[in-house]
Amino acid sequence: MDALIPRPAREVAPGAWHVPDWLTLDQQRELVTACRAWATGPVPIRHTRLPRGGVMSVRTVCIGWHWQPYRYTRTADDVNGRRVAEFPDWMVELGRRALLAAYGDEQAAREYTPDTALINFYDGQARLGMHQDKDERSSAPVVSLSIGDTCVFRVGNTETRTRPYTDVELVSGDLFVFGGPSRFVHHAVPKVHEGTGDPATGLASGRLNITMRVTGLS
Ligand SMILES: O=C(O)CCC(=O)C(=O)O
Ligand SMILES: [Fe+2]
Repeated sequence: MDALIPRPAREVAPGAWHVPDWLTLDQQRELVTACRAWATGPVPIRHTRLPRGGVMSVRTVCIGWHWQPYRYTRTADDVNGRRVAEFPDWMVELGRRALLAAYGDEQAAREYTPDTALINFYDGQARLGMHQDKDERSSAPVVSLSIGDTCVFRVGNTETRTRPYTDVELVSGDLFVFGGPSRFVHHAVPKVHEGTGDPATGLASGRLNITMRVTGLS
């Protein structure tokens, strides 16, 4: 993105904040390194299989809890049966700082304790259809970090999978938080602009997205 054009933080919908350029290049590099390690195991990154036989075009690896349509478990029974990697304390801290950056509410940030992250990798024509994140038993916000290729992130409404929606460009380093009245909005990634990422992040191509959540499970 052209550094000369400022992209101010913006509340796209009530409780849904886009904070551009939130991660430094060093932080992006560190996240890429961590995600690359998680992608190899204990549960390798894979295309999630859907109950009706389809497969998702994105590849996903989870930490803390394993997500498969449509529940969370500690072990990845649809992959290799192994327990997923621990959700590290440094990522809890990162999630808290993200919440503070989005909402400016110190108490909410202190109390935010994400316990799972879905790490999505988009390459080629990968995209993500309209859906809600609703397998969590908590209405705590979702923190989303983007690295690599720029994408179109579609922020819809809580009622339908259709309009009204707002399309936001998520660029490498951007933070997006959806909570409060927007916690259960439908959202999607209809387009990734291939080749727009900076290889200095450590990602030679494609787009990496990390969503931290609170499962509400124990
Ligand atoms: O890739 C993104 O920006 C969104 C990912 C997402 O919505 C999800 O993993 O549920
Ligand atoms: Fe989602």
